[in-house]
Amino acid sequence: MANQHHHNHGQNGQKDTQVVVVMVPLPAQGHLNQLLHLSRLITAYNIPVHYVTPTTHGRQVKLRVQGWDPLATTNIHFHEFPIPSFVCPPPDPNASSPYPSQILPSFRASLSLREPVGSLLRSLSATTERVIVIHDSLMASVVQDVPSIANAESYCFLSTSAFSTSLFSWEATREPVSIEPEILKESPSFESCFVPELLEFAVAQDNYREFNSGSLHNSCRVIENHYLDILAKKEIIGSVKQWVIGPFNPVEIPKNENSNGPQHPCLDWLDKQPPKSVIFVSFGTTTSLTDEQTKELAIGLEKSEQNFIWVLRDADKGDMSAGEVKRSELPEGFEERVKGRGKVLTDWAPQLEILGHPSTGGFLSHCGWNSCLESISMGVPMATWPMHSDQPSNALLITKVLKVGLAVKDWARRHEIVNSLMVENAVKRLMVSAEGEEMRKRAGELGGAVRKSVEEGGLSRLDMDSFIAHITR
Ligand SMILES: O=c1ccn([C@@H]2O[C@H](COP(=O)(O)OP(=O)(O)O[C@H]3O[C@H](CO)[C@@H](O)[C@H](O)[C@H]3O)[C@@H](O)[C@H]2O)c(=O)[nH]1
Repeated sequence: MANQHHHNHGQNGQKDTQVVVVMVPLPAQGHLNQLLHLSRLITAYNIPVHYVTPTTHGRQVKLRVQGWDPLATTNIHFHEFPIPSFVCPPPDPNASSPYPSQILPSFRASLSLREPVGSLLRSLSATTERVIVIHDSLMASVVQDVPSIANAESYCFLSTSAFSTSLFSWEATREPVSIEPEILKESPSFESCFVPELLEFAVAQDNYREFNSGSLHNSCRVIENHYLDILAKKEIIGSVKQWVIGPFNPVEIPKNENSNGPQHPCLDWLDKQPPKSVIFVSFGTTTSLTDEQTKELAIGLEKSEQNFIWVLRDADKGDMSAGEVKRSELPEGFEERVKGRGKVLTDWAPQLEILGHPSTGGFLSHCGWNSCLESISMGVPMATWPMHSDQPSNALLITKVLKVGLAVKDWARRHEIVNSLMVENAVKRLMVSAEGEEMRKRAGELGGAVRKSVEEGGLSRLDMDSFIAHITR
């Protein structure tokens, strides 16, 4: 094979070590994105990466990634395999649970990747000295054939914060844990965050974790050292070794080097705004607001009189190639009234670039882990509005532990609509109050420390070096 890694130990004619990495992400944007960014970091060590997706998800993930161009990276090999057809309903903003249940059939269908992934691993193992598999914790059964391949080993990727994993694990066991009582008191209950179908899916995948040789975290000791230690000590993650090597996303975005063409018009607009004057509003890829909620948010943004970029999209469907879905209606005349100071985007927004732009001063977010890491690495404070899953605990990490954000609404009030006044107040507090200024300062400092941690000699980089040394040993 042309692209294999040759790591010459260089002593006494020892044999070269050839290592390849195979990535098996869960096919949902928030998960695909993280392992694609990690692929880039690994190829920087001159190790080829094979990145596996269902055919239905392959194209989007490459188009959507930001800060670098996966198509210009020769050492990442994309494998797209067909999976059985699955039902693909549109997201339902009025569903009883905000969890995006419409994507669950695609998760189940993706488990059939076991076969093509098995063949890929066997063919790589015949031509390579060692095959390293990195799989999402929710895709463990897909790589269950690893133990039958002598020169293959697998590592489990945890897609969310150690903080949130620690809280959920504490809830399950109620064992004494070194987390402050005030935090435990506010800890969101598992049952309020997840739907039973996802739980069932996750528990089934847990049965395949025993084959893992270690765990990888997209996190950073600067952000949540204490909670990473809790996971390691309690062996909640169920494996001997863990490496903390995030954030995976680029922390510096070279201007004008976006090889995907001219920059997004909203970045041109940002270029003309005063420093830190714009609040970015976005809810990731798994949230659809009801029409009523959309209206309250719009009025709140209008009344706040702050500059904003608002990404108004519905959640992804199970089949990402199935096209965009319907969007909610804005109040009449809204875009005209906020003209010049507010932008509403309905297509894919360049979130990482927006957060990295000097005119951006705040982020109203649902607190998906990608969004938290991106905001923290760019030094942007947050207004937290969690919707489901790990988001309520991530919001707690942002507001109560790191103190780089404030809550738009508390999880206890999750069933209530967020009215325009709550939006207006949160936006003003974050953007134009002394309290918000304080958070922006802290976020700036934390961002600086996080960016340092991925530079040479930094904590995350050292752990990354150590992981690479381990797999090429
Ligand atoms: O118009 C858009 C919309 C989203 N994004 C990006 O899409 C990703 C969204 O990821 P995230 O913020 O983690 O949110 P979700 O899409 O909701 O992610 C799911 O996966 C995460 C990782 O497990 C979990 O933390 C979340 O709770 C779960 O909903 C981020 O990289 C954003 O930058 C854009 O670039 N442009």
